[in-house]
Amino acid sequence: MAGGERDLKTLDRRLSTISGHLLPLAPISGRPPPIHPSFASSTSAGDRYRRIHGDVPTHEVSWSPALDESGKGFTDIIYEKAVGEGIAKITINRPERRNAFRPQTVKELIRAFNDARDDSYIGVIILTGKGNDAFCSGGDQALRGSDGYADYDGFGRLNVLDLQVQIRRLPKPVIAMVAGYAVGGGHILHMVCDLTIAAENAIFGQTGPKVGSFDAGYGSSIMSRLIGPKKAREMWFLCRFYNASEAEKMGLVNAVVPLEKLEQETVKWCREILRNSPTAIRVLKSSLNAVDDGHAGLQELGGNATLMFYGTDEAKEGKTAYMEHRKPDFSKFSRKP
Ligand SMILES: CC(C)(COP(=O)(O)OP(=O)(O)OC[C@H]1O[C@@H](n2cnc3c(N)ncnc32)[C@H](O)[C@@H]1OP(=O)(O)O)[C@@H](O)C(=O)NCCC(=O)NCCSC(=O)CCC(=O)c1ccccc1C(=O)O
Repeated sequence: MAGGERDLKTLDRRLSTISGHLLPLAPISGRPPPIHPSFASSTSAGDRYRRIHGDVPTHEVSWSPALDESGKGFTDIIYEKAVGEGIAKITINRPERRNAFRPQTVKELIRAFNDARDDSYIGVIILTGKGNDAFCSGGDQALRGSDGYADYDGFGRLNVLDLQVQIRRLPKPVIAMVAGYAVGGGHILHMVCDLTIAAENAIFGQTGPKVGSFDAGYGSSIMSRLIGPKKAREMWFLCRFYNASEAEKMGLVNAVVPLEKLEQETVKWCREILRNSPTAIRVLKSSLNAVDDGHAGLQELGGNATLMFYGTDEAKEGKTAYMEHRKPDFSKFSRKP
């Protein structure tokens, strides 16, 4: 091949690679038509990844009821796993209270998240609310006492804070799938999730100062990181509600889709994540949190380093030598630059 021809082919290949990362301006024959940004696929146009992997499947998901190791059922949530796919779905099931949570709800959420974490087949977890009216309206105000929220045992609790920490540290992506209201403590739950897909009817806001409450923890710090300190002050001080498109502009949500497409689109995002390296996703979640999470963030990231190190011959040599009562021979392992 002549030098000029080779150069032209190289240029053509590079241009098509670059164009694969851009939304096309107009339909190009033989290529997919432009896609609305909310539905944009990461594998746009005809790049190599798309040629090899094809489109992200959009077939209907089939959910099967799930239990945790206790075998006990759930009253306040619905816990399901997708048949044949690594997706778990946890649904707050108190639609008559706009999916407000009580201590029992939170206990069940914690059990389900623990199970999804421990199930090595599960790679992504969806958190949502039953029905189209609300994702979650926060703590159940009818059960609020002077020491937190109390239900069956009469003890006041703020156990939703444990749930927030659990979601933050869970080494798998958690996606909030929001239809209707995500307000008060419900708004904080969606912010703690790694991604949020919102239906067009979604409404976001804090109500704490209206009802004599506030979240001075993640509910303030994560919000400030997400939307910036001024907007976070606005959201907390004024307690206004924001619609889905305002929330998208503020950086509170990743995508807004028609209500009837909410689950289909959320599952598509899950499937797209599930195509990727689970270890890369795991380490990225902890590294994206690490700088904000101080010692806890470093511990999570450091735990991932140890986890990966245990799989190496170098680490195995140390353990084997100990078990065989001999000196380890680390001389064969290079000290990399
Ligand atoms: C969500 C609304 C805006 C929906 O309005 P609308 O569609 O008109 O429905 P309603 O008729 O108002 O509601 C239907 C029905 O549901 C009941 N309900 C709704 N939300 C709650 C709730 N949070 N608690 C109890 N009950 C609720 C409502 O009373 C109706 O029932 P009826 O029998 O017909 O009366 C609107 O409902 C609304 O504004 N809801 C209240 C939102 C709110 O203020 N939430 C509490 C915020 S405070 C909080 O969540 C703290 C939580 C917490 O535990 C915490 C504590 C400390 C630190 C951190 C946290 C944390 O992060 O969570």
